[in-house]
Amino acid sequence: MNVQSALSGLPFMKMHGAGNDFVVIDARSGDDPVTPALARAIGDRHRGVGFDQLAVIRPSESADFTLEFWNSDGSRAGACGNATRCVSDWMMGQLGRDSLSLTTERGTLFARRRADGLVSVNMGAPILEAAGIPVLADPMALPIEGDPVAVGMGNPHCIFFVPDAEAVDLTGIGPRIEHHPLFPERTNVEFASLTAPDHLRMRVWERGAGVTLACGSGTCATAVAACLKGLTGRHVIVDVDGGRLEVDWREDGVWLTGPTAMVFESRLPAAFLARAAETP
Ligand SMILES: N[C@@H](CCC[C@H](N)C(=O)O)C(=O)O
Repeated sequence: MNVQSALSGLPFMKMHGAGNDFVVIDARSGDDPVTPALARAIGDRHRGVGFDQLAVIRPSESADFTLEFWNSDGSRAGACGNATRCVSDWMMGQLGRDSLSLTTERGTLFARRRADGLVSVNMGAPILEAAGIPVLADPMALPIEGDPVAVGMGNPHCIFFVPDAEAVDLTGIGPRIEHHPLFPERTNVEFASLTAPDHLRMRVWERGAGVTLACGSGTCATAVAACLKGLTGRHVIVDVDGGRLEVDWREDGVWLTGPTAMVFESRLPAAFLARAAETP
């Protein structure tokens, strides 16, 4: 923590995209306070602010900014579609533009605001090879009960197609699949049902965060899996617990579109940061 943070606290923003909620720290000034312990402390819904993911904005030499993601258990994530949309929306407002580029662990991504106000991001091409996901079996024929499919979007996803996603015991099955030995880096877990042509209902157990109301990369992975299984075309509407998202799997990548919201801006006081620094 630098002197300014110690004196005045650490500024942050709270945002959400279809109920997937984020704390966002703008670290472009060079301040770099985030550690696994601080991420866990801020993510604590009782003693902290609470979030599904923490997104840290950093400077970029090749794009408008760089984003780094942390889960509420203090682990890092390579992709977060909804936080990318939320931060891009805010950044487009700051820059007075309707499109921008950013870099993440995946490389350069592009975001734009549509005429209807929804925000889209190109999440890049899906990763369909076992080593890239990573998963230790054929991604389209996993030896797991329920015949799930694995797809990577810069982070791993294991997708089950079920008759009724509403009826799935997310907290019972989710953690078992998250920690399944076939996924060496753990996995996000999605359950989806086809509710109409090119229309899915999806619920999610996120790696490092548990049940969330939406997951952008998971929505993209689910739409790609549905298309590969011949259940849908390449443009799919996905209803998640927190709202509606749209996926368009194009030649240039998988576009994710949906709502974004700024909730509030505040500061973490120095005493909170000091307590977090003392916590292992
Ligand atoms: N909510 C996110 C996904 C966040 C990362 C995930 N939990 C992981 O560990 O890979 C999204 O909108 O994509």
